[in-house]
Formats: sequence, structure tokens, C-alpha cells
Amino acid sequence: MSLPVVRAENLGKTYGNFQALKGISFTIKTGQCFGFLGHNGAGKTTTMRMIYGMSTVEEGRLWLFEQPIRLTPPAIKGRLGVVPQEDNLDDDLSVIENLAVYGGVYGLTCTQALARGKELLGFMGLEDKEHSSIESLSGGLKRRLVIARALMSRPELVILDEPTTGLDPQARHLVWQKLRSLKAEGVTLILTTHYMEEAVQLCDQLVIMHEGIILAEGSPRELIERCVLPFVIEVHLPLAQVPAGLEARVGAWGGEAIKVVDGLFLYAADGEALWSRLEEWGLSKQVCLLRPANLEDVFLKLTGMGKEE
Ligand SMILES: Nc1ncnc2c1ncn2[C@@H]1O[C@H](COP(=O)(O)OP(=O)(O)OP(=O)(O)O)[C@@H](O)[C@H]1O
Repeated sequence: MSLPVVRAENLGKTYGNFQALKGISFTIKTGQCFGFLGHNGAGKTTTMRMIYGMSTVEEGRLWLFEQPIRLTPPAIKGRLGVVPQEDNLDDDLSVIENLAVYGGVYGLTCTQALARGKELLGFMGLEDKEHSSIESLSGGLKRRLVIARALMSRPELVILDEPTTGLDPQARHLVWQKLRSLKAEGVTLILTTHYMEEAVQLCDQLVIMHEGIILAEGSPRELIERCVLPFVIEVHLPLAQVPAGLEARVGAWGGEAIKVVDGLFLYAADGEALWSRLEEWGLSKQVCLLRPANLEDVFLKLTGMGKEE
């Protein structure tokens, strides 16, 4: 059985009178890719900062590598790699220097740090950027460099706070591919994300966070099976044009309707049966789309809020 790498019990955080985290509990096992999915302000970064030792544990308890901690001690820090939300690279140093300096922090000699840095530039597909300045890198290349930097100490656990926010789809897919290779090597990954697809693509286990609490936990597939009916019809219609009483009719029929920004989503156990009812309920099929339920539907159902980019 794989051991817990991180365990939290009733973890809380209060800033002044504001409770940013309201007592959350979770266990992350060795080798997992564990995701924290939530909108802005859900408490994801607050949780990550406590795990990687930038914020003290004052409410609840946190164990890292089975040791109870208040503030991650230096001895443990070498076992963690951190990709913070902001790309905090040193603009006065070149790409390889950014890595080498970081290696020094973890006790590597200059030669070792340069060798490890070059190895990681190769791994992240940045070998031709070795002597480039930081300001010449695109957002996607900077993100790859920050990930390379997090790997300098050969960490067992890598914490990634929104690793692909702001990247274009191609850059995002490249980062996903690298994270999958790390996972295949046995590295445990913790990531926060706003992107449902990222969570589905990478995470074995997920928590859905909202306003400082965990609303649900499971694999992406389990969450979809557990939280929503399996078929959805998206009705793209201004809410003012939705036939009166539609939600009640769908409910009485055995389905469920949820309002979204540009219309309604109708859920049912049998998609075809739902589709066959649309005209009877006053809806034109022209504005409707039938699809299987996904993680976005789970998020919408649990938080009442749609997708955020
Ligand atoms: N140092 C602080 N002082 C006061 N409030 C804070 C502080 N840090 C975070 N907060 C508040 O705590 C809440 C949770 O913030 P946190 O950054 O953990 O959310 P998040 O889920 O990571 O959001 P995002 O996706 O925007 O990064 C927010 O309402 C935020 O404004």
C-alpha cells in the first residue's frame, strides 16, 4: 500500500477576520497526481503555501512524509519541488544560471548544479535556451524553466500552483506531457488548477474546493459518476427566452435543469429520451446540444458556478 506523502486534518487559515480555509482534510499518497480544482479565492494557494512551508500551520494538523509540521523544516524542503503561481525567475541571470543558483541552495557544487541544470533543460526541451536571458522567453518557456528549477534537487514531491495558467493550448499540452513523464518516474505531483481538462488529463485524485472548503473528492471519473446524471443537453438560449416552467417540467420528468450564463443545462439518465422531449417542452433542437456529462458539470452542480478561464 502506498504511503501518505501529505496528510491534512481540519487544516484552516484565517487572515484577520477572514477564514480563507475552513478546516479541510485530505491524504495524498506516494506516486499520485493529486489535484485541487477551484475558482479564484477557493483556498488552493493557501493550502499549497502551507505544504511547501511558506505559511505556518496554525489551525488543524499537517503531516509531510509522515512528520507532523507547523512550518516545513529545511531538511524536508530538499524533498519538495515548488512551482509557484508566479514565475519568480531572476531576470538578471541567464536560463542556466537561474538553475545553477537554485542547485546551490540545495547543496550542489557548481559543477553538479550546471550538469543537473543542463540535464533538466534537455528534459524540458529548453536546451537551445541555455544562455538566453529570461526576458527573451515566452510565457510557456518561462513556465517550463520554473518546472525545471523545481526539479533541481530531484524531489520526491512536486507542488505546482496553476502550472499552465495563461499558456496557449500547445504549450499547455507540452507541460502536461512533461508532468506525465515525471509521474511515470514515481514522482508525486500536487497541482492546483482552474482548468477542468487539466484535472481530467493529469489527476488520479481530485478535490473540488470552493470558498475554503472541500466539496467533493474522488477520481475525475468517480466524481462524474457520483455527482451528476450521465447525459447533458446544453440549451443555448437567453434565459428570458427559455419557456416558462421548463425547469419544473424537466424535474417532474426525472431530469434536472441548471441555469448557466448563456442558457440552461438539462441532465438525464437517458440522453435520447431527454432529446425526444425537447419540442414538446417548447425548445428548438437548433439551439440544443447533447453530450456526455463531464467534470465541468460536476463543478457547476457543486458550486453553482460555470467554467472560469
Ligand atoms: N495574505 C492574505 N491576506 C488576506 N487574505 C488573503 C491572503 N492570502 C489569501 N487571502 C484570501 O484568501 C482567499 C483564498 O486565497 P487563495 O489564494 O488561497 O485562493 P486560490 O484558490 O489559490 O485562488 P487563485 O485561483 O486566485 O489563486 C482569497 O479570498 C484571498 O483573497
